[in-house]
Amino acid sequence: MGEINSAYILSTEHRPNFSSFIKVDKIPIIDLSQTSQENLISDIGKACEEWGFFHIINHGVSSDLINKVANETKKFFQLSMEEKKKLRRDAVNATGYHDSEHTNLTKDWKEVYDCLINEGIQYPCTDDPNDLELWTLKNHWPQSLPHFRETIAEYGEKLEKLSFKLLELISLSLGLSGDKFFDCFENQLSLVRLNYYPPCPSPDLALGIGPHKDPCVLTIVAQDDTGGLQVKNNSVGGWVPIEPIPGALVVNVGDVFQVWSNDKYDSAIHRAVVNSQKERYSYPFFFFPGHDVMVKPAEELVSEQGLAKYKPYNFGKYYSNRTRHDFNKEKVAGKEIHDFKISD
Ligand SMILES: O=C(O)CCC(=O)C(=O)O
Ligand SMILES: [Fe+2]
Repeated sequence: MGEINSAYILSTEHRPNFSSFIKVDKIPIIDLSQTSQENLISDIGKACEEWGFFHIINHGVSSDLINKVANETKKFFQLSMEEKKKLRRDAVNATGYHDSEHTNLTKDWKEVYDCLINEGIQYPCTDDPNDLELWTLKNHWPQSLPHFRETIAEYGEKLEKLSFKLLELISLSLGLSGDKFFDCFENQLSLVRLNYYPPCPSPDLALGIGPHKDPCVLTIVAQDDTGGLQVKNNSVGGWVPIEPIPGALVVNVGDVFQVWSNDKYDSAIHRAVVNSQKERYSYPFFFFPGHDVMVKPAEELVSEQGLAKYKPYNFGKYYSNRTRHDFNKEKVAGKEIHDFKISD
């Protein structure tokens, strides 16, 4: 076992136990090209209900584009630390390079690069409800990689389109109209993230990213063939690896959909383990609403179920609180959707 910096070392109960992973072949694979729209909607609804995670195939994002993203990502993370740090994230602009992300106050074994698909979008300066001032957000582009920007922008554009398709299908699976939430994306804060997980000498002591739920509406992830992403599933009793399938993308339900669905769908807890042999790359797209959106359970589902399970929250204020405190590595209230839960 090698030596790693103590900032990465998890407390005993949070360490991944490699002998306890539960291999199942049940993570649903949804073929988006299937002819029956009815079957497609019902398969997606079942996958959201049972796992909150599924693979998609025939999704329309070419392997050629994903290979180009992979090449640019590799080149990006190979830049000198001096160059990467010039593109560093700060407390306001949660975009750019970052190598000290923490989940649950322990450092993640990874480097990341984030960029907004809509550069110039606005976002609250603070989480104070009385402070109405907005920042204009910008990306940090590496000047020394001539094809990086256009490649990542093209990837963002394709995944945004696919996200709208999934949004429509998931809404229909809840019995809502397909375009029910489309307006929420006028000022969308959606992000492309590039994740680089270097080989780790002690993969049993650290995690690439610790257990978390995604705060967005939904996430789509392209991953390389290394493996490491896992979902927690209580009905099978533990951590289930999401094995990479060549050409497939992974989709997971985010916190906003959990609230919109009034808990019919769960934003599943997931994490990424690392290994001592091989680096891993993944390329998530986080589909976020605009800062001005009030997130609350869909009224159709509230009337059906007889009660709303969440208090409404302003997405921009919530996200600003979360980003600032994550940056400062502070644990505070109002960072998780359970903080808005109405106890039943
Ligand atoms: O690396 C992955 O496969 C997923 C990473 C992830 O969960 C995240 O960045 O939120
Ligand atoms: Fe995630």
